[in-house]
Amino acid sequence: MTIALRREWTTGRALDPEQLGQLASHCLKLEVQTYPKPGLVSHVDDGAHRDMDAELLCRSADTLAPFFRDLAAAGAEGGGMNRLRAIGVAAERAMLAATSGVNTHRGAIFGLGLLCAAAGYRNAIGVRKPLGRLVSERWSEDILAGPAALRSHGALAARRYGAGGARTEAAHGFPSVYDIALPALHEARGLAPHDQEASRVQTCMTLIAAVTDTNLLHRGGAEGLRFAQASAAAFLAAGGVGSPGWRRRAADIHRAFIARNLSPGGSADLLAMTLFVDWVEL
Ligand SMILES: CC(C)(COP(=O)(O)OP(=O)(O)OC[C@H]1O[C@@H](n2cnc3c(N)ncnc32)[C@H](O)[C@@H]1O)[C@@H](O)C(=O)NCCC(=O)NCCS
Ligand SMILES: Nc1ncnc2c1ncn2[C@@H]1O[C@H](COP(=O)(O)OP(=O)(O)OP(=O)(O)O)[C@@H](O)[C@H]1O
Repeated sequence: MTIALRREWTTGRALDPEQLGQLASHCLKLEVQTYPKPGLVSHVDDGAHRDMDAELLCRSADTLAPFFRDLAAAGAEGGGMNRLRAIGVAAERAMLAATSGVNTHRGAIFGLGLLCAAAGYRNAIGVRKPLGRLVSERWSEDILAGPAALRSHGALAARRYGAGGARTEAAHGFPSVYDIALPALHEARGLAPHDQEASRVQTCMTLIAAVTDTNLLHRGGAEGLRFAQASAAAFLAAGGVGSPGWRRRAADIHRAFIARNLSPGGSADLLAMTLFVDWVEL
């Protein structure tokens, strides 16, 4: 399918909550419009997923824009975690209603939602601190102390493998975005200056190689996570998107993930968050 993406974003100025909501939704669609991403849904195919496709993910992204806007507005008004959580829970409910119960963006609502709140707050108080630092300074204690689901896939992975998952990532100010993905995105733009999709593939592979993704643990256990990380690391070691034939090699890895039913949903979320942060902080 072809995904209609908005192009009118301007960088280097404070976006208002409405624009931040639209931008967050746009970044979710850009993530979908990236192929090959191992095991994940894209505009080309459904990866290792039987219950969702690009159209459903884009519908979900459209549904979420007003909730991201409300999170940005709540951040601008100095809202605490209880207020953010209420909006996040309402967003999850709207997502499930729009997708007939499919978890299209649960992790993304959480991470991008907190970054939207931080962006609203940052504009309101007029500082230029990184959004991740603001998330951790303002909300990390409440993120870690908040009510945790007993039976979610992330909670099971945390108990079985000691993985921190989405909460730990957010509480620490998104180190995977700032220390791993943003440098990879910027370097990749040098490797493939005229191919934005290639720079997103490189960023996604860099994240998969480094992140302890609870989706991979849930679907493939410790061996699945190890296989995924080693495959992505081998792609990067061979030159990533800077070497000829990279599309074929990335597509081979995509097929190997599908054969093992592996899907790195956490890395997909972090890719969308990286695109958002890159835009807002430029
Ligand atoms: C923290 C959340 C994600 C629930 O965590 P839990 O571990 O129980 O969830 P679950 O396993 O279902 O989802 C985790 C999702 O995070 C993503 N993820 C997986 N691993 C990682 C990782 N290492 N880093 C970042 N994201 C990851 C994946 O998309 C995964 O599907 C969240 O849904 C939540 O608590 N929501 C309540 C509302 C709230 O507090 N909102 C805050 C403001 S938006
Ligand atoms: N392009 C994408 N393809 C697949 N997952 C994605 C994509 N983008 C983001 N995700 C994230 O992956 C998560 C969904 O992953 P998945 O369907 O594997 O998990 P699940 O619903 O917990 O479990 P399962 O489907 O294995 O029963 C969502 O929370 C979403 O945020």
